[in-house]
Amino acid sequence: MAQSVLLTGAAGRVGSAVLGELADDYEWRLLDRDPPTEEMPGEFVVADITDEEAVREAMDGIDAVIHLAGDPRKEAPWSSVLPNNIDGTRVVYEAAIDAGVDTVAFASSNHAVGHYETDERTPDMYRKDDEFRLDGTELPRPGNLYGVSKATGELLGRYYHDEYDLSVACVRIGNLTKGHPPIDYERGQAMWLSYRDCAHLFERCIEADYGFEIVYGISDNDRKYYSIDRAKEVLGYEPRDNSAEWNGDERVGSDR
Ligand SMILES: NC(=O)C1=CN([C@@H]2O[C@H](COP(=O)(O)OP(=O)(O)OC[C@H]3O[C@@H](n4cnc5c(N)ncnc54)[C@H](O)[C@@H]3O)[C@@H](O)[C@H]2O)C=CC1
Ligand SMILES: O=C1O[C@H](COP(=O)(O)O)[C@@H](O)[C@H](O)[C@H]1O
Repeated sequence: MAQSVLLTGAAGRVGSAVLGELADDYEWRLLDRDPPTEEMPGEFVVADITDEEAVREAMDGIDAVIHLAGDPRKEAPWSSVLPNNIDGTRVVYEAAIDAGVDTVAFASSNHAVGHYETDERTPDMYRKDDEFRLDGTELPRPGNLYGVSKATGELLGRYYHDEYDLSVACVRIGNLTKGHPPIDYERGQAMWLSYRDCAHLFERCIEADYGFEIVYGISDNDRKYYSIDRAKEVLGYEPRDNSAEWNGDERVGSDR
Protein backbone atom coordinates (compact mmCIF):
# COMPACT_ATOMS: atom_id res chain seq x y z
CA MET A 1 0.00 0.00 0.00
CA ALA A 2 1.32 3.44 -0.94
CA GLN A 3 2.03 5.72 2.01
CA SER A 4 4.20 8.55 0.71
CA VAL A 5 2.84 10.09 -2.46
CA LEU A 6 4.38 12.77 -4.66
CA LEU A 7 1.69 14.83 -6.39
CA THR A 8 3.02 17.00 -9.21
CA GLY A 9 0.87 19.86 -10.46
CA ALA A 10 -0.70 19.89 -7.00
CA ALA A 11 -1.84 23.52 -7.24
CA GLY A 12 -4.09 22.85 -10.24
CA ARG A 13 -7.68 21.67 -10.72
CA VAL A 14 -7.01 17.94 -10.83
CA GLY A 15 -4.68 18.31 -7.84
CA SER A 16 -7.44 20.06 -5.94
CA ALA A 17 -9.91 17.26 -6.81
CA VAL A 18 -7.44 14.62 -5.57
CA LEU A 19 -6.51 16.44 -2.37
CA GLY A 20 -10.12 17.41 -1.69
CA GLU A 21 -10.93 13.74 -1.03
CA LEU A 22 -7.59 12.17 -0.08
CA ALA A 23 -5.77 14.83 1.96
CA ASP A 24 -5.81 12.76 5.15
CA ASP A 25 -5.10 9.37 3.56
CA TYR A 26 -1.44 9.70 2.58
CA GLU A 27 1.80 11.45 3.50
CA TRP A 28 1.82 13.99 0.72
CA ARG A 29 4.71 15.72 -0.94
CA LEU A 30 3.26 18.30 -3.29
CA LEU A 31 5.19 19.80 -6.16
CA ASP A 32 4.27 22.70 -8.40
CA ARG A 33 6.12 25.55 -10.02
CA ASP A 34 3.50 27.88 -8.52
CA PRO A 35 3.59 28.26 -4.73
CA PRO A 36 0.40 27.35 -2.84
CA THR A 37 -2.22 30.05 -2.36
CA GLU A 38 -4.00 28.17 0.42
CA GLU A 39 -3.13 25.71 3.16
CA MET A 40 -2.33 22.29 1.74
CA PRO A 41 -1.47 18.96 3.37
CA GLY A 42 2.09 17.69 3.75
CA GLU A 43 5.21 19.25 2.36
CA PHE A 44 5.17 21.64 -0.63
CA VAL A 45 8.10 21.79 -3.05
CA VAL A 46 8.14 24.77 -5.41
CA ALA A 47 9.95 23.46 -8.49
CA ASP A 48 9.68 23.00 -12.22
CA ILE A 49 9.43 19.38 -13.38
CA THR A 50 12.09 20.07 -16.00
CA ASP A 51 14.56 20.70 -13.14
CA GLU A 52 16.11 17.23 -12.86
CA GLU A 53 17.87 17.87 -9.55
CA ALA A 54 14.80 19.30 -7.86
CA VAL A 55 12.59 16.44 -9.05
CA ARG A 56 15.18 13.90 -7.94
CA GLU A 57 15.21 15.44 -4.45
CA ALA A 58 11.42 15.54 -4.32
CA MET A 59 11.29 11.82 -5.14
CA ASP A 60 13.29 10.75 -2.07
CA GLY A 61 11.33 8.27 0.10
CA ILE A 62 8.29 8.27 -2.19
CA ASP A 63 6.21 5.11 -2.83
CA ALA A 64 3.94 6.37 -5.59
CA VAL A 65 3.68 9.38 -7.89
CA ILE A 66 0.58 11.06 -9.28
CA HIS A 67 1.97 13.10 -12.14
CA LEU A 68 -0.34 15.92 -13.15
CA ALA A 69 2.00 18.84 -13.84
CA GLY A 70 1.93 20.09 -17.39
CA ASP A 71 0.33 22.53 -19.78
CA PRO A 72 -3.37 21.48 -19.94
CA ARG A 73 -4.42 23.78 -22.78
CA LYS A 74 -5.70 21.98 -25.88
CA GLU A 75 -4.33 24.85 -27.97
CA ALA A 76 -0.94 24.78 -26.20
CA PRO A 77 1.94 25.34 -28.65
CA TRP A 78 4.80 22.94 -29.22
CA SER A 79 7.17 25.39 -27.51
CA SER A 80 5.25 24.71 -24.27
CA VAL A 81 4.22 21.05 -24.54
CA LEU A 82 7.72 19.94 -25.49
CA PRO A 83 9.35 21.05 -22.21
CA ASN A 84 6.37 20.92 -19.84
CA ASN A 85 4.50 17.82 -20.98
CA ILE A 86 7.08 15.68 -22.74
CA ASP A 87 10.49 16.43 -21.27
CA GLY A 88 9.06 17.12 -17.81
CA THR A 89 7.29 13.76 -17.87
CA ARG A 90 10.52 12.00 -18.87
CA VAL A 91 12.27 13.70 -15.93
CA VAL A 92 9.56 12.48 -13.55
CA TYR A 93 9.79 8.87 -14.79
CA GLU A 94 13.62 8.90 -14.63
CA ALA A 95 13.64 10.25 -11.08
CA ALA A 96 10.99 7.69 -10.08
CA ILE A 97 13.16 4.85 -11.38
CA ASP A 98 16.26 6.17 -9.63
CA ALA A 99 14.37 6.53 -6.33
CA GLY A 100 12.87 3.01 -6.48
CA VAL A 101 9.28 4.27 -6.71
CA ASP A 102 6.72 1.48 -7.32
CA THR A 103 3.99 3.25 -9.26
CA VAL A 104 3.40 6.31 -11.41
CA ALA A 105 -0.11 7.43 -12.35
CA PHE A 106 0.06 9.79 -15.32
CA ALA A 107 -2.59 12.36 -16.27
CA SER A 108 -3.17 11.72 -19.95
CA SER A 109 -6.09 13.19 -21.83
CA ASN A 110 -9.06 12.61 -24.09
CA HIS A 111 -7.16 14.77 -26.57
CA ALA A 112 -4.71 11.87 -27.11
CA VAL A 113 -7.55 10.24 -29.04
CA GLY A 114 -9.42 13.32 -30.28
CA HIS A 115 -9.32 12.37 -33.96
CA TYR A 116 -11.52 9.33 -33.40
CA GLU A 117 -14.29 11.93 -33.20
CA THR A 118 -14.76 12.05 -36.96
CA ASP A 119 -17.45 13.96 -38.83
CA GLU A 120 -19.15 10.62 -39.57
CA ARG A 121 -19.32 9.62 -35.89
CA THR A 122 -20.25 12.95 -34.34
CA PRO A 123 -22.49 14.05 -32.74
CA ASP A 124 -24.12 10.57 -32.54
CA MET A 125 -21.21 9.11 -30.57
CA TYR A 126 -21.88 11.60 -27.76
CA ARG A 127 -25.41 10.23 -27.26
CA LYS A 128 -26.77 7.61 -24.91
CA ASP A 129 -27.86 4.98 -27.43
CA ASP A 130 -24.72 5.07 -29.56
CA GLU A 131 -22.56 2.00 -29.10
CA PHE A 132 -19.18 3.33 -30.28
CA ARG A 133 -16.53 2.87 -27.57
CA LEU A 134 -12.83 3.49 -27.19
CA ASP A 135 -11.34 1.18 -24.56
CA GLY A 136 -7.65 2.09 -24.29
CA THR A 137 -6.37 -0.68 -26.60
CA GLU A 138 -6.65 1.55 -29.69
CA LEU A 139 -3.70 3.51 -31.04
CA PRO A 140 -3.61 7.20 -30.11
CA ARG A 141 -5.11 9.60 -32.64
CA PRO A 142 -4.30 12.99 -31.09
CA GLY A 143 -6.54 15.91 -31.93
CA ASN A 144 -3.86 18.56 -31.43
CA LEU A 145 -0.24 19.01 -30.36
CA TYR A 146 -1.30 18.91 -26.73
CA GLY A 147 -2.81 15.47 -27.47
CA VAL A 148 0.47 14.45 -29.12
CA SER A 149 2.28 15.40 -25.92
CA LYS A 150 -0.11 13.29 -23.82
CA ALA A 151 0.22 10.28 -26.14
CA THR A 152 3.99 10.70 -25.83
CA GLY A 153 3.69 10.68 -22.03
CA GLU A 154 1.85 7.37 -22.32
CA LEU A 155 4.57 6.00 -24.61
CA LEU A 156 7.26 7.08 -22.16
CA GLY A 157 5.35 5.21 -19.46
CA ARG A 158 5.24 2.11 -21.63
CA TYR A 159 9.03 2.32 -22.03
CA TYR A 160 9.76 2.83 -18.32
CA HIS A 161 7.45 -0.06 -17.47
CA ASP A 162 8.98 -2.47 -19.99
CA GLU A 163 12.57 -1.44 -19.28
CA TYR A 164 12.43 -1.03 -15.48
CA ASP A 165 9.23 -2.77 -14.37
CA LEU A 166 7.72 0.45 -13.05
CA SER A 167 3.92 0.17 -12.67
CA VAL A 168 2.38 2.87 -14.83
CA ALA A 169 -1.29 3.84 -15.18
CA CYS A 170 -2.14 6.41 -17.84
CA VAL A 171 -5.50 7.99 -17.16
CA ARG A 172 -7.07 9.59 -20.23
CA ILE A 173 -9.02 12.16 -18.26
CA GLY A 174 -12.22 13.39 -19.88
CA ASN A 175 -13.72 16.67 -18.75
CA LEU A 176 -13.17 17.37 -15.07
CA THR A 177 -15.81 19.84 -13.94
CA LYS A 178 -16.57 20.76 -10.35
CA GLY A 179 -20.04 20.36 -8.87
CA HIS A 180 -22.04 19.40 -11.94
CA PRO A 181 -21.43 18.25 -15.52
CA PRO A 182 -20.77 20.79 -18.28
CA ILE A 183 -24.01 22.50 -19.31
CA ASP A 184 -25.20 22.55 -22.97
CA TYR A 185 -22.15 20.53 -24.03
CA GLU A 186 -23.03 16.97 -25.11
CA ARG A 187 -19.42 15.94 -25.64
CA GLY A 188 -18.44 17.25 -22.21
CA GLN A 189 -21.36 15.42 -20.56
CA ALA A 190 -20.26 12.18 -22.25
CA MET A 191 -16.77 12.49 -20.79
CA TRP A 192 -17.58 14.23 -17.51
CA LEU A 193 -15.39 13.26 -14.58
CA SER A 194 -16.67 14.45 -11.23
CA TYR A 195 -14.22 15.60 -8.59
CA ARG A 196 -14.94 12.67 -6.26
CA ASP A 197 -14.67 10.08 -9.05
CA CYS A 198 -11.39 11.68 -10.11
CA ALA A 199 -9.92 11.36 -6.62
CA HIS A 200 -11.17 7.79 -6.28
CA LEU A 201 -9.72 6.79 -9.67
CA PHE A 202 -6.27 8.17 -8.86
CA GLU A 203 -6.43 6.47 -5.46
CA ARG A 204 -7.11 3.17 -7.22
CA CYS A 205 -4.15 3.86 -9.54
CA ILE A 206 -1.76 4.05 -6.59
CA GLU A 207 -3.32 1.13 -4.68
CA ALA A 208 -4.06 -1.52 -7.31
CA ASP A 209 -1.65 -4.15 -8.58
CA TYR A 210 -0.91 -3.95 -12.32
CA GLY A 211 1.89 -3.49 -14.87
CA PHE A 212 1.04 -0.94 -17.55
CA GLU A 213 -2.47 0.35 -18.14
CA ILE A 214 -4.24 2.95 -20.23
CA VAL A 215 -7.70 3.69 -18.84
CA TYR A 216 -10.34 6.32 -19.40
CA GLY A 217 -11.07 8.75 -16.61
CA ILE A 218 -14.77 9.54 -16.80
CA SER A 219 -17.71 9.11 -14.45
CA ASP A 220 -20.29 6.38 -15.12
CA ASN A 221 -22.20 8.59 -17.57
CA ASP A 222 -25.16 7.18 -19.53
CA ARG A 223 -23.74 9.03 -22.51
CA LYS A 224 -20.26 7.73 -23.10
CA TYR A 225 -17.86 6.85 -25.89
CA TYR A 226 -15.06 5.78 -23.57
CA SER A 227 -15.28 2.39 -21.88
CA ILE A 228 -14.54 2.32 -18.16
CA ASP A 229 -14.54 -1.48 -18.02
CA ARG A 230 -10.76 -1.76 -17.82
CA ALA A 231 -10.55 0.77 -15.00
CA LYS A 232 -13.20 -1.19 -13.12
CA GLU A 233 -11.64 -4.61 -13.73
CA VAL A 234 -7.97 -3.88 -13.19
CA LEU A 235 -8.02 -0.92 -10.83
CA GLY A 236 -11.24 -1.54 -8.93
CA TYR A 237 -12.70 1.81 -10.03
CA GLU A 238 -16.26 2.27 -8.74
CA PRO A 239 -17.52 5.63 -10.00
CA ARG A 240 -20.45 7.22 -8.18
CA ASP A 241 -21.46 9.95 -10.60
CA ASN A 242 -23.34 10.08 -13.91
CA SER A 243 -23.97 13.20 -15.94
CA ALA A 244 -27.49 11.90 -16.72
CA GLU A 245 -28.39 12.54 -13.08
CA TRP A 246 -28.13 16.27 -13.67
CA ASN A 247 -30.30 18.84 -15.40
CA GLY A 248 -27.98 21.80 -15.77
CA ASP A 249 -26.65 22.52 -12.28
CA GLU A 250 -29.50 20.72 -10.54
CA ARG A 251 -29.23 17.09 -9.48
CA VAL A 252 -32.33 15.19 -10.63
CA GLY A 253 -31.14 11.65 -9.84
CA SER A 254 -30.37 10.17 -6.46
CA ASP A 255 -26.91 10.61 -4.98
CA ARG A 256 -24.94 7.35 -4.74
N1 LIG B 1 -8.81 19.35 -16.11
C1 LIG B 1 -9.13 18.44 -17.04
O1 LIG B 1 -10.33 18.27 -17.39
C2 LIG B 1 -8.07 17.58 -17.67
C3 LIG B 1 -6.75 17.62 -17.26
N2 LIG B 1 -5.82 16.79 -17.83
C4 LIG B 1 -4.43 16.79 -17.43
O2 LIG B 1 -4.35 16.82 -16.02
C5 LIG B 1 -3.23 17.57 -15.60
C6 LIG B 1 -3.68 18.65 -14.65
O3 LIG B 1 -4.59 19.48 -15.31
P1 LIG B 1 -5.35 20.66 -14.58
O4 LIG B 1 -5.27 20.46 -13.11
O5 LIG B 1 -6.66 20.81 -15.23
O6 LIG B 1 -4.44 21.88 -15.02
P2 LIG B 1 -4.01 23.14 -14.14
O7 LIG B 1 -3.39 24.11 -15.07
O8 LIG B 1 -5.15 23.57 -13.27
O9 LIG B 1 -2.88 22.50 -13.22
C7 LIG B 1 -1.62 22.15 -13.72
C8 LIG B 1 -0.61 22.49 -12.65
O10 LIG B 1 0.67 22.08 -13.12
C9 LIG B 1 1.61 23.10 -12.84
N3 LIG B 1 2.66 23.02 -13.84
C10 LIG B 1 2.55 23.19 -15.17
N4 LIG B 1 3.75 23.04 -15.76
C11 LIG B 1 4.63 22.77 -14.76
C12 LIG B 1 6.02 22.53 -14.74
N5 LIG B 1 6.76 22.54 -15.85
N6 LIG B 1 6.60 22.27 -13.54
C13 LIG B 1 5.87 22.27 -12.40
N7 LIG B 1 4.55 22.52 -12.35
C14 LIG B 1 3.94 22.76 -13.53
C15 LIG B 1 0.83 24.41 -12.92
O11 LIG B 1 1.46 25.44 -12.15
C16 LIG B 1 -0.53 24.00 -12.37
O12 LIG B 1 -0.65 24.24 -10.99
C17 LIG B 1 -2.58 18.13 -16.85
O13 LIG B 1 -1.47 17.32 -17.19
C18 LIG B 1 -3.66 18.01 -17.90
O14 LIG B 1 -3.11 17.83 -19.18
C19 LIG B 1 -6.18 15.90 -18.82
C20 LIG B 1 -7.46 15.85 -19.26
C21 LIG B 1 -8.52 16.66 -18.73
O1 LIG C 1 -7.22 17.56 -21.65
C1 LIG C 1 -8.05 18.38 -21.37
O2 LIG C 1 -9.36 18.11 -21.64
C2 LIG C 1 -10.39 18.84 -20.99
C3 LIG C 1 -11.69 18.57 -21.75
O3 LIG C 1 -11.53 18.91 -23.08
P1 LIG C 1 -12.53 19.89 -23.83
O4 LIG C 1 -12.17 19.75 -25.28
O5 LIG C 1 -13.92 19.42 -23.51
O6 LIG C 1 -12.29 21.27 -23.27
C4 LIG C 1 -10.04 20.32 -20.96
O7 LIG C 1 -11.07 21.07 -20.34
C5 LIG C 1 -8.75 20.44 -20.20
O8 LIG C 1 -8.35 21.80 -20.08
C6 LIG C 1 -7.66 19.70 -20.92
O9 LIG C 1 -6.49 19.69 -20.13
